[in-house]
Amino acid sequence: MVSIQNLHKQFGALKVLNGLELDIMEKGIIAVLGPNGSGKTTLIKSLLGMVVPDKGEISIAGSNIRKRWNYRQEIDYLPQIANFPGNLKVQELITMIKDLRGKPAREKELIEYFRLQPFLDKKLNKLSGGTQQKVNLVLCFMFDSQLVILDEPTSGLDPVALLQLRNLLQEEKEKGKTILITSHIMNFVEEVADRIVFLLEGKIYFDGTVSEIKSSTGQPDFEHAIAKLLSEDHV
Ligand SMILES: Nc1ncnc2c1ncn2[C@@H]1O[C@H](COP(=O)(O)OP(=O)(O)OP(=O)(O)O)[C@@H](O)[C@H]1O
Repeated sequence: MVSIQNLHKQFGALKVLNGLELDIMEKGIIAVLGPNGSGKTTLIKSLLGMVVPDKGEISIAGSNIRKRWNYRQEIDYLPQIANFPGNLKVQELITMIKDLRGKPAREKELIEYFRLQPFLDKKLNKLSGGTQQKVNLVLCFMFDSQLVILDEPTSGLDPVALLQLRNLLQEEKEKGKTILITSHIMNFVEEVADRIVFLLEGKIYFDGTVSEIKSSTGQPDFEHAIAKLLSEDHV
């Protein structure tokens, strides 16, 4: 599904991605983790063609993405910060995104799932952060693509909404999708992720399951295992 070879990206003097290699051939949920500033969003944006790498190759669904933009029609994406005009109403935004994408959408089902009916006539700038994030999740999932990329989907969600998101991810995974997520909420990652890809110093520093991370660090608790990966004797 996704194949990345020798990816490099530098912003000024700052080397963010430094020869990163990653293959994602399986269905399921893959969590891209790493400390703040480790390049998770840069990696995701490179996959989406929103950041142009200095060097390296990216293939999605078997084809190189270089100078080929229509592949993005087949990816559902939730950005870390979605900046839509605040005076748009929720329904107007959904209709606008549907018109832009020009594909069949299943927004009704998702509006119901996140109980967003009472907010459809409200302007975005009148919504709470969590409700805005639920709207963003509807926008992301409504096109039902096989590859889904979620940059911090947990942001702003209360415990009930987190549970809804977890169950939605499970359902989407069972449909056979490949779902890439980033999150700083470790117990959420531990519950949903089939595979952890840990970024450090511009490369994949660890690639394996939650239980492999725990056993390789000798930590029974996932959060501590991640902290151990970052500790001096491991870096
Ligand atoms: N367009 C840009 N211009 C200059 N620097 C950038 C740009 N985009 C990202 N960076 C820098 O690259 C580094 C990696 O940023 P990135 O957003 O990819 O990290 P991240 O792992 O997603 O971080 P976080 O966990 O905080 O979201 C940061 O130091 C950031 O300031």
